[in-house]
Amino acid sequence: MCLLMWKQAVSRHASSGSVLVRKLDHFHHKYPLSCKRAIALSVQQLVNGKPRSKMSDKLSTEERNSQLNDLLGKGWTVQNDRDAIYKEFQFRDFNQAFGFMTRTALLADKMDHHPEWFNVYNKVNVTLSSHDIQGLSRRDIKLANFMEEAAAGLKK
Ligand SMILES: C[C@H](O)[C@H](O)[C@H]1CNC2=NC(N)=NC(=O)C2=N1
Repeated sequence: MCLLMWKQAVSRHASSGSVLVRKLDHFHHKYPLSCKRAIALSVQQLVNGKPRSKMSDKLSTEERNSQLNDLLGKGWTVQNDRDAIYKEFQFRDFNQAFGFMTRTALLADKMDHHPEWFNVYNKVNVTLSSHDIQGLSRRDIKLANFMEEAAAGLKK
């Protein structure tokens, strides 16, 4: 039954797996959940390709020259003793600093990628690095850019 559903799903939907699962949930209550999940994953992989492993997202030389340089222009520095970036953010008061940390923490946890940081009153000292590859990855760039936006959205 799974195979038949898979064939129908792949031929009908050029959408992502999760959208597909919602459609299947809606129309095919009688199909088992394991079947829907397997189909969704399979379609997702067909549409998007295999999910990239965390280990393979180390920054390439090109990415260092473009994306990392952008951040260096915004006050981030590369640390001397390890492949990590650092910045001190300063806010009006503790309320703003903690708001910034809260917003960042929600994304960090969603990404399963966490900053090393230290807060005293209105200052937040942030170090970003990817422990699993012992260096900078695209995850650090994404988190740093998010922090830039979050900080920019707060009145100094
Ligand atoms: C088990 C868990 O997925 C890992 O320990 C995650 C958690 N957060 C992380 N954060 C950072 N910065 N680097 C990591 O390699 C990392 N790994």
